Amino acid sequence: MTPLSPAALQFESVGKTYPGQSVPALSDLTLTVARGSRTGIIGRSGAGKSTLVRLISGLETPDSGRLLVQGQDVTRLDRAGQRQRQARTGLVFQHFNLLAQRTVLGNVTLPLELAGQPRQQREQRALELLEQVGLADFARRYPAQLSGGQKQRVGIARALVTGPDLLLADEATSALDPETSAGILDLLTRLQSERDLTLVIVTHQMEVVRAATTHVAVLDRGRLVEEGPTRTLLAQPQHDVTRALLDAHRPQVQLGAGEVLRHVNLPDLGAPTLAALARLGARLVQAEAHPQGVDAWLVVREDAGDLSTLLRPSGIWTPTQVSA
Ligand SMILES: Nc1ncnc2c1ncn2[C@@H]1O[C@H](COP(=O)(O)OP(=O)(O)OP(=O)(O)O)[C@@H](O)[C@H]1O
Repeated sequence: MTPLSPAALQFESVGKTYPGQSVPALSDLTLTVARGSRTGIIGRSGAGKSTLVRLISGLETPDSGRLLVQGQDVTRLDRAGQRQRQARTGLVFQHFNLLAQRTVLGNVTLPLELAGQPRQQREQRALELLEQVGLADFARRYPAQLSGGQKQRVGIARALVTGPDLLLADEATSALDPETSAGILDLLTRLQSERDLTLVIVTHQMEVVRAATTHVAVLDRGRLVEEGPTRTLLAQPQHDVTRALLDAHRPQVQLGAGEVLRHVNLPDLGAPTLAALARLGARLVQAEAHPQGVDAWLVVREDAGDLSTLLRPSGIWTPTQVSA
């Protein structure tokens, strides 16, 4: 047996240009995704996210550089090795990709059917998975009889039925309303920790990164622009693209003369925090709780200065002024 590599994914100077294109979809991408992490890959449209997913899932191969998946150079795998690798990579898609003419059970058993597993075994395994995603009673329904969130739960059960060590969720919540998205992200997070999976979440939405990841990499125009622990990156974004992604949910507020809108990460909305804001004359206009704290928008006086400097001495939190 080969020793376990600490990395689930290792991109080493990976380049990819599609045939007929002059601009690379990915350029010199070097990125390590730690085994057992929940890693977000975020970027605007055209950043190269789908290309990265296609490389990991074996649908495309790099033109240059190397990609190691669980320590194996995917470009050097023979066909059997590729099939094995694909069975150990679960994929969850934005539009669920369920087969309409098959029942829920039939959709979940499909990967095992293709692998030649006997009916009784595969149905038993699929029912266990459906139970884990909260759809035990839906096995005989058809996709058209399910809500979007339920369809995605079926997609997750199908992705896990072959027992993968890597789960790749590609814009898995982009087609869902915020509440349903939150439920799906909770489910992915729970399954990741219960099954000791490496979870890679590809998204263009910072709130998805915030809600479900421990690490994040930001791509732009095929290049990695920054990466790090989610908390640090949200608190101290270094790149304009990251700031723009963070600002995507900027609330529309009327600002008075001399007022500005600030985006900060607060630890909570407890009384000491609110009191500190009141002392600064800051008005809370939008707040959303997430595992990293509270994502908050404040209206403050233009001359309030750097909130992080002002708030740090209070000892209440390590405030992080995301952007002005
Ligand atoms: N099959 C293809 N043939 C030619 N060019 C492609 C192909 N797929 C993607 N591209 C190009 O590669 C670049 C990266 O695209 P990719 O789909 O990986 O980005 P993305 O971040 O997933 O974008 P989106 O969020 O819009 O899906 C883009 O310039 C795109 O036009």
